Amino acid sequence: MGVLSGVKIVEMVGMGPGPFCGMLLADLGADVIAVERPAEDAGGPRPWSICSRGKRSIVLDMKKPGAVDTFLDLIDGADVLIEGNRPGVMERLGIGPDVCLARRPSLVYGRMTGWGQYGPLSKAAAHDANYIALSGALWIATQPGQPPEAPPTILGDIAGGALYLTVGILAGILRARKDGTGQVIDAAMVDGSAHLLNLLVSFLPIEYDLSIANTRPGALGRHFDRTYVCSDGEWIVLQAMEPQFYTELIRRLGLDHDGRFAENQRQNPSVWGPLGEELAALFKTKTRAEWNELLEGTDTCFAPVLSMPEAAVHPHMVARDVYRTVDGVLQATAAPRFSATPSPELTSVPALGAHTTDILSELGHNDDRIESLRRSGALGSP
Ligand SMILES: CC(=O)SCCNC(=O)CCNC(=O)[C@H](O)C(C)(C)COP(=O)(O)OP(=O)(O)OC[C@H]1O[C@@H](n2cnc3c(N)ncnc32)[C@H](O)[C@@H]1OP(=O)(O)O
Repeated sequence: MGVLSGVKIVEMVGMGPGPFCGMLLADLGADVIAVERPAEDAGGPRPWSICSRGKRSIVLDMKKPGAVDTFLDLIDGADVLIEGNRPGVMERLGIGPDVCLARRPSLVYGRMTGWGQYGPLSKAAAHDANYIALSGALWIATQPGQPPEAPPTILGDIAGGALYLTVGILAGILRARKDGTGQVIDAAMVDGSAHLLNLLVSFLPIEYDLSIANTRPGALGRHFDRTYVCSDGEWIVLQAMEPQFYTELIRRLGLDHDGRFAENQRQNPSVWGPLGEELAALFKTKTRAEWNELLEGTDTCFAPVLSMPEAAVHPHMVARDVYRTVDGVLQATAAPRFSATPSPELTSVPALGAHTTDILSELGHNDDRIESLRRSGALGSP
């Protein structure tokens, strides 16, 4: 079931974006086998992870006898490998691209890192915020007088990382199915998060000079393109950037007779600060629900700023079935939507190694071989 039904993916479970990419592909119906480290190596029992949903879990300690051979048996039947280790780790384990592609020439070998497979920083430890700082994306996410801050993981790990790896994998599968060509995909968060800036940069020459230090898009403080706090301490956001939407916003706020808010003043940076202060005072006079009542669903480019639990019960999100609670954990359902091949229903996250024996049997391992792997410790502690 699902548009990727029949696509076989082996995921060497790492941190963050790799597992997210695996989840996305499993959401779309791919058969994703998660190769996990034994619990004792991975620092104790695996935390509950939404990113494991829809996958099958096998434990393989790659440093124990027999594990590499078993891993390569998995690769023999795979369309895709996902890994997110530091560059060089897979090669040291004996399962680098040369070995895997020699074994399976059509394999799409997806490598997820922050800095990329090469470059002076490629071997250094880092996380999401470090990568987006270097790419220029964090600089963009700065409000006037505030420290640079982006929502954790969303811009680097996911948008700049996992989603670009996913696109690369899908493109790689298309190519492999055309003529059998497999290849390595080097998906780096520095590349992806820089690429994400292209839309914004294409707007910028109208209003900004990127060469000017401290000129940040967020620092513009346009009164029609920012957040405001309401009387109950909750927030709303406006982004009424086009003349017709700006005019509608000002009309609905009852300010259309005040020439200072006139549409022809919209592109005048000298009024943005003072008008923003006036709107800030205005929005503090009603609750978020009251502003919602007035503005939601109109052409004013308005939305309330919701927490995840609030978003889950918003009528629009409910109508689209965006959030579900599975095993007591609120999580977003699969995206995007397919008309002919809907994504599989969400299921419980498998226990660590829950499918180890089934997967080994599918590979043709007989009981003796499975027992020998168990004795060597390759399958983790019993
Ligand atoms: C919130 C976020 O930002 S998540 C994004 C974090 N960044 C990335 O994912 C970028 C790419 N990854 C990395 O740079 C690194 O993996 C880091 C910095 C995240 C973590 O660094 P480390 O914990 O030192 O892990 P690293 O990838 O170097 O090595 C993993 C080790 O686990 C071992 N390992 C991995 N899977 C297995 C397995 N199934 N069985 C046995 N050993 C395993 C590897 O062999 C390696 O051991 P080695 O160092 O002896 O060669």
